[in-house]
Amino acid sequence: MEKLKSAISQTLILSISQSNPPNLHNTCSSLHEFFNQLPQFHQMIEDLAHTNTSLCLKNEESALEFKLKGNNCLSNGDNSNALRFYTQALRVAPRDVDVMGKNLVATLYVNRAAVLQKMGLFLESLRDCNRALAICRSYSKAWYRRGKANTSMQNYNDAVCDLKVSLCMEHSLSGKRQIEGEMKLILGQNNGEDFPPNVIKCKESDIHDQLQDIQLQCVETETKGRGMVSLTDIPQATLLHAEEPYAAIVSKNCRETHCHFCFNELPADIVPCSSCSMALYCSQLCQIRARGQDRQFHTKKHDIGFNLASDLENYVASVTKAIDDGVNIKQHAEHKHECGVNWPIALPAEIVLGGRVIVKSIEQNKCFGESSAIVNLELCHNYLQLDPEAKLELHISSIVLMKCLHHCYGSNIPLTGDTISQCVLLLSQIKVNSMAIVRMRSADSIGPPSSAGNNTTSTVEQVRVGQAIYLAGSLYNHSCQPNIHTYFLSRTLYIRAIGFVTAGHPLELSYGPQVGQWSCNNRQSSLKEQYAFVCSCTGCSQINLSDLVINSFRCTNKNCSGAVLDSSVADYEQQKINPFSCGLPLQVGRVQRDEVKKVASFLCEETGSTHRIKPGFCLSCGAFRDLEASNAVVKKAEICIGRLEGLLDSGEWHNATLSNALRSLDLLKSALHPYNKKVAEAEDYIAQAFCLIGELQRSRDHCQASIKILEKLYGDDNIVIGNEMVKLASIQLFLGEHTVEESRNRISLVFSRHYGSHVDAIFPHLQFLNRSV
Ligand SMILES: C[S@@+](CC[C@H](N)C(=O)[O-])C[C@H]1O[C@@H](n2cnc3c(N)ncnc32)[C@H](O)[C@@H]1O
Repeated sequence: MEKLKSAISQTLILSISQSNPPNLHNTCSSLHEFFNQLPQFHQMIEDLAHTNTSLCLKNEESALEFKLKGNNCLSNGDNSNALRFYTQALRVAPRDVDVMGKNLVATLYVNRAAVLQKMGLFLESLRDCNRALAICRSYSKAWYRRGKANTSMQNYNDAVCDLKVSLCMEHSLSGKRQIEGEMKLILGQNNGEDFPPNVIKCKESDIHDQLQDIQLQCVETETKGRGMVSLTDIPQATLLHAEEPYAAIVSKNCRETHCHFCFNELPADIVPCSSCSMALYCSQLCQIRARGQDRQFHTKKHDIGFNLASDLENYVASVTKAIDDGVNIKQHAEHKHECGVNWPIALPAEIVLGGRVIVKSIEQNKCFGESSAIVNLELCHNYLQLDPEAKLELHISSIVLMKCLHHCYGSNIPLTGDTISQCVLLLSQIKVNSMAIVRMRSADSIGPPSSAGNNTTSTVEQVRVGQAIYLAGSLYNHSCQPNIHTYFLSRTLYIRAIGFVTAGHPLELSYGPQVGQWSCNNRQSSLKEQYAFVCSCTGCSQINLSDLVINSFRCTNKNCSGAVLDSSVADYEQQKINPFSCGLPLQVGRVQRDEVKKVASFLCEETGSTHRIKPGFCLSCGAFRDLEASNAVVKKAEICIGRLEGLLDSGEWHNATLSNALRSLDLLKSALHPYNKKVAEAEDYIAQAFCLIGELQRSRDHCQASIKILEKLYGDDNIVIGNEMVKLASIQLFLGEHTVEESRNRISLVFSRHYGSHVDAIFPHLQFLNRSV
């Protein structure tokens, strides 16, 4: 890309930098014509779009090599590597290759089922057997392995049936003997009698949260374009929106760890794409949803060619019907066009997401018999606000993407100035409207063993697993103090009211930055950089406690709790004070007014003159603080705290580092305001360190100190406080303290406000907190 960019003339770069939506087709067409004359452009497209240069095609030879490695590991008892090699083999094995009279993929699934069985992963083993049977129903070994997995799960009836089917299909005498031996073992467990039918085998996830009948409306706002409001009052924690994505894609860093369709974590029995080696899925169902159904599945499986007794025939029919369920899914196969070419791996995820949107619209147009054109998603974009570099990047990416798609779809994707300019606008819509799909993960730091086991602090963190376009979800504006909360189960977006929202009040979620997380200037620049808009939410336009204290210094007057701001913060806070509001009370959130009075009483005075926030002077008593000297103290202390953070990451330990960090915490407290976020962070690192060395009481004290500050910054009911309380509760549990009950109640209050009855599905790993003291 860089080479292409450097070849473009300055005149063309200038006209692209001045381009706007109505004249985009001219600059797109000029750049396309220019690229068409460049041999390196054609070479690049050849590398990206032609299958003969593909790095992710199936390859029988590699599959056999991996299979051999897997077999060797299996016979040496190295199960985890055997599992890894069989999965690698499955990634590259072509679907239609037979080796020694057996389909290679089916054989690999059966081999992997054997490893999974040895690893105690019986359900996973059973699923691999089903996958082998979906390809070849008369595969005796697959029925045999299925029988073993069912035996281990105590599904004895099914196990006996599996083994009986296996016996009918087995040709070799030794094989028959092995199956009979296994059957005897099972029947011996019930004195030769049949087993009663199994009742419930698998517990389905139990989610009953209903969408409430709330009337929402899209309205035109004064400063933020369109936005969503409710026509009625909304009670706290109401679920008001659920939506499937128009298009979605897995994050690059999660390609090997998360399902490329539903974005859940990959299990041990990964299902690779049936026609390329790139995409991985958690199940056959997700694979089929993303890729479409392979015709081969329907051809081979009916020819069993064995005479089975009618009860066994019914059993085979019921098992294979269950395997087939969900196979005839009517859904656009979003990954199909990406199989076996390099561009989906090489281009950034949001460009590939753009490709998915274009292909979906082309397919839909075909269904409706319309002429092909790029869909207009009717989403907003900020093309005009983009800087020249971003406009140029969008031009180049659009031409490359359209050229790659044209390679696959021919005249359905015409390459003209018009279609390329539509692609540029689509990519700028994606930039502004796509949402990060996140999952909650628990990260545990484990300390030395105590009487109650290992000391563990459980922390909750977010992982960005995917990126998606939700058409209706895109109509919600951003606020740094949101009143609605978004989360995801599988690919579904859910939106819930955090607190009570009165009718007509805007419904706003956070695009990332929040009051309490960063100061106003940092939030503004992050939103500008990522979404190219200047935030006009209440958090950025009205005085709030958090923004006044998050980066502030303490007053030099010991009896004063006022905050001292440096110039970067003071400028932003000054902007919030409306210069025309002389004599009028400042707009301060009602709940926080008393708190603001404590740290900045001067701002709450109704003096009749414009307030001026002077950097270096206390906002309550006006005392001066030397910010240069204070900053030097803070920098020095931060180096020591940084060292402690590094040690926590590396897992190594030096007592001196913790003592230095404790001294640095005192230094920070002497210079910074008691609610400054740096103090909270230092308290948190020190709490983790004490937990690691088994000093749990001290760990608990520092954890509590950190939470107290965060409550001031975020507010008591913020989700961040819920996450921090998980840490505190895990320490209290290990200490056997009854105060854990209080923490548990707060966690449950905060989490149910944000996730309703989906809490257990979002945080399955937090069940341990319910343990009794
Ligand atoms: C996902 S869209 C939201 C819907 C959009 N307002 C519309 O008309 O389609 C994001 C865009 O809305 C506007 N927007 C959202 N939140 C805003 C805020 N807090 N301040 C200013 N503009 C905002 C910005 O133009 C931003 O690029």
